[in-house]
Amino acid sequence: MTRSALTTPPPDATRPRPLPGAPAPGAPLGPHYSRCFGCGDGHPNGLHLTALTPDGISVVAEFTVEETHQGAPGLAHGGVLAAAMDEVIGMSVWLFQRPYVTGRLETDYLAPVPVGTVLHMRAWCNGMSGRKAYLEAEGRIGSPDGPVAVRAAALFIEVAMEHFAKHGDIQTIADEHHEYEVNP
Ligand SMILES: CCCCCCCCCCCCCCCC(=O)SCCNC(=O)CCNC(=O)[C@H](O)C(C)(C)COP(=O)(O)OP(=O)(O)OC[C@H]1O[C@@H](n2cnc3c(N)ncnc32)[C@H](O)[C@@H]1OP(=O)(O)O
Repeated sequence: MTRSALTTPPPDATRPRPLPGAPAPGAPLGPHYSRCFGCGDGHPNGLHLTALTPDGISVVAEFTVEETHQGAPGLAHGGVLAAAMDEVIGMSVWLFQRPYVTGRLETDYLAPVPVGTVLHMRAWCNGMSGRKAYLEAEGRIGSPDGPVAVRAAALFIEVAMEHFAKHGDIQTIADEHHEYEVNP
């Protein structure tokens, strides 16, 4: 992965460990919000990522590239692939039971991704320091050990829950609050 200093953990960063109450290995991770573009099962034309955690500290997910995700004819749009990487990384940092938002996302595109591909994605945390989490993800074509098409490195910043109430839709947060308690 080609990454900048901003997404490289500092020497004093700590490695995350699974938290008590983390989803059981292999258990599916439900959407954190039903209308989320990345994972929401109620989004009419979102990415509909399906995910699980193998170990409580990383996430594997599948993204089926549909016609609505095209850039060039028959090929996934790079921005859509970046959104998928952002989402799977967001799912992985949510395992640490604190709210984070994307501060910076760097993406390498290594191979075109045709419509109809199932992109097998994996995201993990390379270190945490203060409010900052340093994360990485990859997307492989066709199978978990298929060729790597996309890699990403990210800096996520921890925020207070008030971030979502202040800048977002507080009524919807209240309506879906149970989701945040039981799902990553
Ligand atoms: C009840 C409701 C629940 C809802 C449940 C949600 C569940 C969780 C969703 C999971 C999956 C979502 C899907 C994927 C995740 C998204 O897509 S999140 C949406 C996209 N991201 C955003 O909207 C973030 C917009 N940016 C911001 O709000 C603010 O800039 C931030 C990131 C909160 C930082 O602002 P701040 O809190 O004022 O902090 P600030 O002092 O500026 O920065 C803190 C540190 O981070 C560094 N930093 C900040 N930004 C950057 C940057 N871009 N580059 C490098 N360094 C940076 C600063 O330099 C500073 O470093 P130090 O000086 O401490 O060394």
